[in-house]
Amino acid sequence: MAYATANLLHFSTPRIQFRNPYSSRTLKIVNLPPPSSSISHRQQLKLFRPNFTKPGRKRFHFSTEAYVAAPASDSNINSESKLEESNSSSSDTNRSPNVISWGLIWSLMLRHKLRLAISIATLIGCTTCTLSMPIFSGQFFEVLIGARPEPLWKLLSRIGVLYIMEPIFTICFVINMTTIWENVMIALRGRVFRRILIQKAEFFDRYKVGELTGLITSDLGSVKDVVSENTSRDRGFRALSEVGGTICILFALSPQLAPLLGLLTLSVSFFAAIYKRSTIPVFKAHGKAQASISDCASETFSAIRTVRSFSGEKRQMSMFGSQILGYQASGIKLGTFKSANEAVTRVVIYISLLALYCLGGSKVKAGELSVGVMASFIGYTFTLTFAVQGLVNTFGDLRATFAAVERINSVLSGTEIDESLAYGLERELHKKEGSSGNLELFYDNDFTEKNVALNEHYMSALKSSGNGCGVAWNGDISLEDVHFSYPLRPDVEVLNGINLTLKCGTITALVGSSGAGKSTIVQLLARFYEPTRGRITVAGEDVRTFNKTEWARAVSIVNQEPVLFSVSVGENIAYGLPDDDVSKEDVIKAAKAANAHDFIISLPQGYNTQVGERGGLLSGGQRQRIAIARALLKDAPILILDEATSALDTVSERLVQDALNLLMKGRTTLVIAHRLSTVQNAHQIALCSDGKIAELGTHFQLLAKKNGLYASLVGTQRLAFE
Ligand SMILES: Nc1ncnc2c1ncn2[C@@H]1O[C@H](COP(=O)(O)OP(=O)(O)OP(=O)(O)O)[C@@H](O)[C@H]1O
Repeated sequence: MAYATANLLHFSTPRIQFRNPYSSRTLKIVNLPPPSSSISHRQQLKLFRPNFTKPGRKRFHFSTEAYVAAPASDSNINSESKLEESNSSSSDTNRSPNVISWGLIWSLMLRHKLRLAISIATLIGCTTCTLSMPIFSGQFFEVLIGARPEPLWKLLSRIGVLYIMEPIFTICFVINMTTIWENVMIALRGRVFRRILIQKAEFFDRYKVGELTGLITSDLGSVKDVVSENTSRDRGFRALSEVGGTICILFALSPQLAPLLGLLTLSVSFFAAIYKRSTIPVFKAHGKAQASISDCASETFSAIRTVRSFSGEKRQMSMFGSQILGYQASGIKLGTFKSANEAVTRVVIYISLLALYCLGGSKVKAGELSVGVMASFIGYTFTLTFAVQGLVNTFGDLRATFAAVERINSVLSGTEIDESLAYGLERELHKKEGSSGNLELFYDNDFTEKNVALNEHYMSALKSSGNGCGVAWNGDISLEDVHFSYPLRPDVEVLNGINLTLKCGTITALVGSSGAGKSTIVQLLARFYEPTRGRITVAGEDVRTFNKTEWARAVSIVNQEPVLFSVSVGENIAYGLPDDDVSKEDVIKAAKAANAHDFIISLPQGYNTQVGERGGLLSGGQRQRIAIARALLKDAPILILDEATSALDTVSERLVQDALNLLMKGRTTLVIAHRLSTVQNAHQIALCSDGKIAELGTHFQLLAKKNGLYASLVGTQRLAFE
């Protein structure tokens, strides 16, 4: 683990302004003072921590990078704060730009100029072959009736060449278009995933997991389909070029008959346009109904034990039933619209064909038109018929794609990006440049190319305030007059003026009744949210001067329900350092320190045993110890234990408590516990009530307070125990 020591930090303190390329908001960083330069305390503390080396061996390395989502908020920061946010713009201008735009898609396509050129050339080639066929059909009839003095074999050999060239051009066109589009899609998927990752925490409060995964799977899926389903004959660009080419040829062959077919095309387009307008809401409703099905299913399966324990299967079935009925209804509505359009298109085309037979036939009879041209006309009518129908289908696909892009943009542009996380991540990605091909998919080229100067400006401002981890090893953490309301409930002030100092290397316990705001304080310390007023400092530095990826390294959280990934035990422990190649020895060392090694080696595949979804194949105590091993490996200076042992039985609790005692050594620790017996030995106990720290002191100091809240809580718990 690399640490930047505080005395190596360089501090430039001018007032700096920068613009966030994702929003029009202007941010200012002002007067950044230097943090403490001492490193001696941290060096002492290192003696108590397991020494995890960082060898190059690649044992438990995640191929996909994952990041702690630690979003910021649009906080109003008090006048003493070093970081000011000047948000002069209206709320509308704070919206982040569309994640997918047609300009972006075009620029992504332009990265494949050669393939594009080949696609255009082969499209012209296959369209020319297709459009030449009716002319040759006409000539064929003229040769047969002797109206054309040309040997039949010569004509047939030219037709043969057309028949060979057309599939060759088609193959080249389809292969190149598919390759280009797959490349565009991978870039879009990377951008959408990245944009979701860097949203603020309230975004994840607002949207359900199913809705977000739906953006990446079904919505981006229909963007993909618009090309992959439209490269065949009579669809997409081929249909478009055939319609255009056919109309030109018809006018060249017979200016009298051509307007009839023009009318036909116009009629079809008119009906297609009406169809397009009327079905946009139907498409949207269908997409929404699909998302709620997957939402309902994933919620049911992820809470299967709760469902079972309440015999909730019938209720879940009824909920799922109503979702699929809704989906079925919208699907039928959609199908009705589609079929009505098909029928209308066909009727319009048949009427036009009939008119052509009558008019063209009479002209041939009157000697104004040759049989060959009439035969060609009939051929072109069919070409046009299929091409126009194909175009209508393509319009349908395009409409679904527009709806999908609109849905993606409306979800991802309506909210604000967590700037601090976004910049930190950008920096990390570029540090990792070259080390992993996968990460290149997530580079934001707009960001790096157009905004590189501003971006660097911002980053240098952040860098000047130092390394969050290094500073946190040496300094106290202070919450100074912290006020906070959750963004989704701005009217309810959960914290109103919290003042609390967590002394470096000591244990602070946070107790209080349910709903008092304890977990909210944890969320602020982890910077999942930022205070709406007041500030949190480390060694006197406002934590907002560290980018969030940096800050995430400084804080470890072990809570009651640790989340494990559905990979092996070893990989879960190695996730403590997700960006590093962690050796198996280090993983084992961490597991031993967390009292987890013995149970891990008794598992069927030891460290390679899969833990199941969210660690469901392990017991609560085992999951807890793996989480502790992961935190030990992370080796962060700030440790938060949020009811870490409350769900365990006595034996597990002892094992976990021993591991926690080791983990807490030398770290600035905040322990939240309802069972007051577990926090008696803390260096200080803070009692949180109504969003404030009502009492602060050691266990005995607080007990000694007459009519004290802590003393009465202890009394109540003792009574409950007796
Ligand atoms: N994401 C959220 N959005 C809106 N309100 C929230 C959110 N999370 C918590 N709250 C509200 O904030 C208040 C404080 O909650 P918090 O979880 O901090 O309490 P707590 O002291 O940790 O309670 P407990 O001991 O029961 O865990 C509660 O009224 C809760 O309803």
